[in-house]
Amino acid sequence: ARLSASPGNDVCLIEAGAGLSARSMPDAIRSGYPGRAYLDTHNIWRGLAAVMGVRREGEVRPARRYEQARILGGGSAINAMMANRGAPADYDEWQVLGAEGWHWEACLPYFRKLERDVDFSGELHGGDGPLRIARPSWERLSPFVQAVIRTLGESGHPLRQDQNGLWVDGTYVGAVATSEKGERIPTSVGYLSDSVRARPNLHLRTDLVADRVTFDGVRAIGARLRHLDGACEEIEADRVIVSAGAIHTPALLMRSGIGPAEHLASLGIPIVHHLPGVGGNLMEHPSIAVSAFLPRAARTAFPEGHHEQAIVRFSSGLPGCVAGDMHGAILSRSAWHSIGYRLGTLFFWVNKSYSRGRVTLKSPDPHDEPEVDFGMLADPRDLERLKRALRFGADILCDSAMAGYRDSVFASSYSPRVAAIAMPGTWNAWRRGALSALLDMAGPWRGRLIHAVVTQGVTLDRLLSDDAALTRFISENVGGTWHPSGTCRMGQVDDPQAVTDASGAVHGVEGLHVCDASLMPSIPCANTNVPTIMIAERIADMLGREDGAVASA
Ligand SMILES: Cc1cc2nc3c(=O)[nH]c(=O)nc-3n(C[C@H](O)[C@H](O)[C@H](O)COP(=O)(O)OP(=O)(O)OC[C@H]3O[C@@H](n4cnc5c(N)ncnc54)[C@H](O)[C@@H]3O)c2cc1C
Repeated sequence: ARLSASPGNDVCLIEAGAGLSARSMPDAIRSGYPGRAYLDTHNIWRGLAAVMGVRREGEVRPARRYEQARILGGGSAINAMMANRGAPADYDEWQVLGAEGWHWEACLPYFRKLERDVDFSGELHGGDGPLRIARPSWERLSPFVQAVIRTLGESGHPLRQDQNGLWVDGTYVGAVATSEKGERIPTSVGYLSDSVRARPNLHLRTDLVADRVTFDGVRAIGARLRHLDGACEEIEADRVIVSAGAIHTPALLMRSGIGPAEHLASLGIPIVHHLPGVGGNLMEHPSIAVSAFLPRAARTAFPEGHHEQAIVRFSSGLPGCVAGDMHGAILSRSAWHSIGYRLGTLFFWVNKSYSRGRVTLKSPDPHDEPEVDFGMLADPRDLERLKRALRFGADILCDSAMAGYRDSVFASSYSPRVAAIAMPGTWNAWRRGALSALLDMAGPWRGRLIHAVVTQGVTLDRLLSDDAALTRFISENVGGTWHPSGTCRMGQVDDPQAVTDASGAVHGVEGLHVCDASLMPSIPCANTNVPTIMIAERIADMLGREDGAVASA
């Protein structure tokens, strides 16, 4: 949208997934409740899997399904719509890590440019960007969420106003990107409006997989594309911009001959330029949760409304960790189905994580998903902080102030089992319905039922009283937050792990840019959609000063 605003550019956008527009948006994507869109396998890369926890010596930890969008608009079309920026210090850190000119003062104008915040104005906020940002009113919050907010307030985490205001710890009603009607606004709608789509110099091409970037020597000259029926097509361009996300961008670069030479050679890929950092520095926010069965009176009155209604930002105080390094999302419901409706959750993640993983190729075939190993918890600070978060969550939900708003409390995570139960289907629907009815009726037996069926023998008491059991539980159940980032990070040309310069131009070649979450040198203390859009706004601005044809995957 931004690049085609300049008539001198001719922009071709290539997307592997289906097209999406305001008119064609299916209900599951449009809905203000976002918990269905990412389960629909039409919207995601079906074969993608990732290893979450650390592989200890000799241990084979299986990869599990990892949802990444495959649809026009990418993650913004399936994500949870939380809209926050992170700490100013996150962006100052990027400059320290070698991304020259990236610091908070330089990023703020682009955070303002992308948003239309309807609740707050002033020097921190924008009023006319494509992304409408709002917070639910107190009345829309579920009784459970309201009770958690009050309990947090009494425990030293006061309710504050603006999650995207001054960076301070506290509890916030969540900032969410939705339309006036409370519906999703993917970037393919907010940015690619009807008038933008009508531009003669913008060509949207969907259901086309970018196989590799083509080169003349070290100059990118276009891309080889694969149609769904396997047919190949080559397009030419003066400039190629890869925006395939932090998993698929490094994979595409490696297939194109840009990456660690030894790895590419082992797969028989001709090397265009040796860049050892491609696929490295893989970051995520490791997560764990504490859930509670909700008495009827604590359940949301707006089951089709947004569920991630509030957040708590807090500081672990662990040596070597920054302020506001922890995040807890306060969920009015925990999944789209009847069991999820009966569960409230505190979903914690390490907002400033220090573990790093890697993306590598399994083969040069674009239909083979890359190998993704997050190496989560490899840094002991990440494990320790998740342990503390689980204890904190248990304290809050078990607090006497929560009486009447929660029944049995238990540790939880988005495990492969939980994901499997959430899949649509008749057998699953029957099982979920039967269990929900049982849970409602179980009365004094509910705790035992949850213990037997939901947590499969893990009790909260055991985790809280036995540190080894807690460590094991978190190591085995740590999940992600769908915030992969950092795998083509910006940095100085003499930094062997840097992949691009500060404008996203790939080191060592010409005419090739990256523009997505891969560029982040370190992970911000925020969900990553708004920070990624900020990056895109800024890089579009940098590129907009140059003329020429542009191809963008
Ligand atoms: C389930 C889920 C929930 C999330 N919740 C939130 C949230 O609440 N708030 C938030 O801020 N962030 C959230 N995120 C994260 C956020 O959506 C991402 O940080 C953001 O979308 C990253 O943007 P990106 O451009 O880097 O990559 P993506 O959004 O992944 O876009 C990459 C696009 O490139 C396409 N592509 C990939 N490979 C190829 C290829 N070879 N050829 C052609 N096209 C290709 C993909 O199909 C995709 O459309 C969530 C993400 C997910 C998946």
